[in-house]
Amino acid sequence: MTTPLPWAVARETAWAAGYAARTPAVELPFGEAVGSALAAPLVAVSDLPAFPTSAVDGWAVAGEGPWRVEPAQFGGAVLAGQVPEALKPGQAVKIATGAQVPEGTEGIIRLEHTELEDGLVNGPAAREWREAGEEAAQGEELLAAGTPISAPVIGLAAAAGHATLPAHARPAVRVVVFGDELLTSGVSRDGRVRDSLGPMVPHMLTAAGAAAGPSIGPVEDTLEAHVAALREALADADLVCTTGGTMVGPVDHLHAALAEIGAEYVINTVAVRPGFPMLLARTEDGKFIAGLPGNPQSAVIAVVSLVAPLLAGLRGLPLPELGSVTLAEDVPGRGGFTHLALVDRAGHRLGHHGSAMLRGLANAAGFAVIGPDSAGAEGATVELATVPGA
Ligand SMILES: Nc1nc2c(c(=O)[nH]1)N[C@H]1C(S)=C(S)[C@@H](COP(=O)(O)OP(=O)(O)OC[C@H]3O[C@@H](n4cnc5c(N)ncnc54)[C@H](O)[C@@H]3O)O[C@H]1N2
Ligand code: MOO
Repeated sequence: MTTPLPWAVARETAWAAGYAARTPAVELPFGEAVGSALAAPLVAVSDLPAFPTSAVDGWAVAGEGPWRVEPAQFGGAVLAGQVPEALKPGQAVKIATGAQVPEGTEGIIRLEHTELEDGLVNGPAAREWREAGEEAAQGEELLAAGTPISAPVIGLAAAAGHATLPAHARPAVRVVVFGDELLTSGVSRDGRVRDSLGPMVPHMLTAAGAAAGPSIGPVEDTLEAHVAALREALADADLVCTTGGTMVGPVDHLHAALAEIGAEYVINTVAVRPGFPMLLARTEDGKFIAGLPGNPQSAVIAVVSLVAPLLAGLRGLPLPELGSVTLAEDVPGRGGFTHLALVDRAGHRLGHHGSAMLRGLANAAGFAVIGPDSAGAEGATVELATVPGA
């Protein structure tokens, strides 16, 4: 067996492999670009605002006051969405917030500060408008390449005149579930257990930025069936996540199946508990296979440790940042391995945290990261690895 890779190194290695293979940058509609990173700088297509825009409901005035109301000339008022005539000295016209300010305007009086008598308006006039180009000049860079495309970025892009964004598409992902003992309905019985990974993992991968199809399997525990299922999944996916069969048990065929299809290891086991038999491999044509251990919590740890960083890289994003949590109790280490320990927001360990269990995970804020050859002391602040989709 190869030497397990330190956990922090494994995260970075998975991310770097994804980043080097990131999906080609293409113009994507906003809904498909969100969650990726800008593949080119975002520039303003026009000045922002494109024209001087009233910031208030009021009266636009020119020259010395009091000012003469000119309803006829302006059709009653200057509203948003119109191009108004120029204002002459001595004139006043009602103007709405967001309306283009007439040329010649020297001030705007807020409605609530206006005195109106005998067709004349009076009050404090001020430059209550946003100048053209105040937020950005046409052609100006608004955001650098590499910026994560969030909801506010999409709002800014739309305001700046864009309909699409240059970004990296969601990688297509399929989950392949190995195991003769698995049931897809009913209750666990007669030595057989319900498949919990097939229904769960695609949601995590979607939350981590993938386009996940339905899971394939459970696949029969033979080498031929494993190879056939891998080939089927690879046909329409950039990344295949398998579950189970990562060890060397009598029916663990993943390693042999990888050899059979000519895949090479990027990572083969990670020094983390639970979850150490996880792996990442690459096919000759550059597709990825992530091997998630069969124990359900260990499979989730492999998603957190390898698959989420890989997906971030494939979408052109930086390595996902770890959060932090202050431990409310001592948490033991796991010797030379990193210990990923389920904790709640308050830093308490959760019960039911065995690697075969999901009960603790379903209540958790994430995994407290207890580094190798160390222990987590009550009151210490440590890194927190969160679960996509949790
Ligand atoms: N001799 C050793 N045996 C094991 C070791 C070891 O170091 N030496 N490590 C254990 C660890 S740690 C893990 S993790 C597992 C990894 O096993 P596999 O990836 O080969 O997974 P399986 O053997 O197929 O299954 C393990 C376990 O998980 C259940 N399982 C599998 N798939 C699902 C699913 N989709 N839904 C629910 N439960 C699932 C399966 O029934 C087994 O109970 O190896 C240990 N053994
Ligand atoms: O590493 Mo296993 O994944 O402890 O359950």
